[in-house]
Amino acid sequence: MTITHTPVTYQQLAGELQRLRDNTPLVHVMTNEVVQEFTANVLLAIGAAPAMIVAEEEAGEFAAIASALLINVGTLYPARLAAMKIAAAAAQKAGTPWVLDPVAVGVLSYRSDAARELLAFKPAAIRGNASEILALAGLAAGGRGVDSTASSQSAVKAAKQLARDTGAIVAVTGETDYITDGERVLATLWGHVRMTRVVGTGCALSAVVAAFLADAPDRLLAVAAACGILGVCGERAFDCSEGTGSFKMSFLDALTVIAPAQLRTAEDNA
Ligand SMILES: Nc1ncnc2c1ncn2[C@@H]1O[C@H](COP(=O)(O)OP(=O)(O)OP(=O)(O)O)[C@@H](O)[C@H]1O
Ligand SMILES: Cc1ncsc1CCO
Ligand SMILES: [Mg+2]
Repeated sequence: MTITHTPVTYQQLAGELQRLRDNTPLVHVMTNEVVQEFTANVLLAIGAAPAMIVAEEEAGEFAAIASALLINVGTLYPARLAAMKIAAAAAQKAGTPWVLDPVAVGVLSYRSDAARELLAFKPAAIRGNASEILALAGLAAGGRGVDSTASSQSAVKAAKQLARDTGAIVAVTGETDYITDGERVLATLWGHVRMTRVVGTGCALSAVVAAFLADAPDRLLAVAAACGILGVCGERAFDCSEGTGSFKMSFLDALTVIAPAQLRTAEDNA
């Protein structure tokens, strides 16, 4: 099936990266135990300020004052879900944009039900791999643990439907990342398969999506820029590393040194 989509340009990445660095958004992160430190370091490297506030007693208060919120259901359990619902409700009330990362939705029913319940609090964006987006849209159950068993291209229709049903921007990631508001589809062609061999690149991307959504004048572009910039940095990190250990370090380095001025002079060949 051919998909009508618009490639994101380096100029657009540059503009969005400049906006993020000018704002240094405060990102409230409620994510899984596996990726906490990596996610915080990715946010710091790109130019945001992370805070992992997870207690039921604090999550609502912080969601209301943060610039953006990430909710990732990767290691979900009842107390964590209760805190996430409080945070999502507070974010909705305060107008804080929040992102849902539906890790392994479609594989396990507890988290699949939980993710659907969280949708009631109106996320500004949903970022997942193809299996997760297909499942959340109610079209197919798939995935192998936290990994996708489908291509991102095969989930674009589901992403558009999910965006229309929820009002969220939906990003489905993979070899190409597709970002949609239900009508328009942007695509980012950057990235490297090595990114799937280091745990948490997708989870960290969802946190970066939240960072770009803070005070964003164009939410579709903001989400696409997050995907594009991490893809560019994944390619650069691959070129500077040997295996997955040095890739992870090179990826953080690439996020630190990537600069709007240098993106502006890059050539689009899409
Ligand atoms: N085959 C591929 N080629 C290039 N880039 C890829 C490929 N697969 C994934 N990526 C990139 O890797 C990043 C993570 O996307 P992915 O779809 O693997 O998320 P995920 O499955 O949720 O990851 P995780 O749960 O491990 O955090 C994105 O930036 C995406 O563009
Ligand atoms: C490996 C893993 N298990 C639960 S969450 C997570 C991080 C990648 O999604
Ligand atoms: Mg994931």
